[in-house]
Amino acid sequence: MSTPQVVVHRDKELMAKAAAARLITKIVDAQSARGSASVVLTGGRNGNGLLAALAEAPARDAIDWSRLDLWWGDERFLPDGDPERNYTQAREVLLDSVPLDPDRVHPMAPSDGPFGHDADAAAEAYAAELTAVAGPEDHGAVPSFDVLLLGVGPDTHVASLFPELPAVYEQERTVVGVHGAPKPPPTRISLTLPAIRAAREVWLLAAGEDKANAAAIALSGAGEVQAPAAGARGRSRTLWLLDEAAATQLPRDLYPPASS
Ligand SMILES: O=C(O)[C@H](O)[C@@H](O)[C@H](O)[C@H](O)COP(=O)(O)O
Repeated sequence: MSTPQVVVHRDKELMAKAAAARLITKIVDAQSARGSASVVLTGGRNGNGLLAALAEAPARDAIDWSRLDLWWGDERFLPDGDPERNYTQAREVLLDSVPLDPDRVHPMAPSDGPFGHDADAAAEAYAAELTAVAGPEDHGAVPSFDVLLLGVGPDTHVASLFPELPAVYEQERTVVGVHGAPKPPPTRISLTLPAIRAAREVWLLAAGEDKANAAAIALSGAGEVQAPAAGARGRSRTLWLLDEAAATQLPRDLYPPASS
C-alpha cells in the first residue's frame, strides 16, 4: 500500500478546482494509455464540489466522456431520484451535462429498485457487477480503478465505512450493506476497504476545520477500525487533498507550505 501524500490548498474552492484539474489529467492519461478510464465517485460536499468544479473546468472536454467508467464508493439507500442520493447529486452537478455512455455509468441500486428494501442484496449485486468487469490483471474481484475518490467525515469515516461499525471489519466481500450509520440515512451500500485498496490511486478530499482532527488522526498512524480513512490506500498512490483549515492539526513535517 502506498504512503499517503498530502497536498494543501488555500481554501475549499481552490482545492476543488485543483482536484478537478488533477482528475482531468489523470483520466486523459489513462484513456491515452489504456483506451478508457475508470473513476469511483463519492458523495458529500467535497465530492460534489469536485464534480461541480470539473463541470466548469476549461479543459473538461479533453476527457472522452464516452470512454469513462463511473462507479460509486457508497450510496445512501433511498428511492430512485431522491435528492439525497449520491447518484442524484452527481447527475445534477455534472453527469447530466456531459456525453457519458450510459452503459458505463454504474449507480448502486435504489431502495425502490429490483432489490426492494434489501440493501444487502443490492450490495451483493453491485459486487457481482464489479466482478463481471474485473480482468485477470486486476486485484481480486474488482477492476483496477484509475482513481477512487473519497470524502472524509469528521469521525474519519470514508464511503459508508464508519469507525468500529461492522462494515469496516470486512476483509472478504467488496461491497456490503450498512445499517445504523451515524450519518443519515442509516441504511447505505458501501465498498469495503479491500475494494478501496484495489484502486490504483485513492484520493481523499477534506476541507474545513471540522476535518482537521480527522485528517490528523488518520495520518498519524491510527488503525483502520478506529479511523477508516487510515485504511484507504491506493496500490500506487494515496493522495490527501486538504484546504488549510483541514490541515491545521497536521504535523508540519507532513506537507509543504500550502499552494497559493
Ligand atoms: O454518502 C456520503 O455522505 C459520502 O459518501 C460520505 O462518505 C462523505 O464523503 C463524507 O461524509 C464527507 O462528506 P462532506 O464532504 O460533506 O463532509
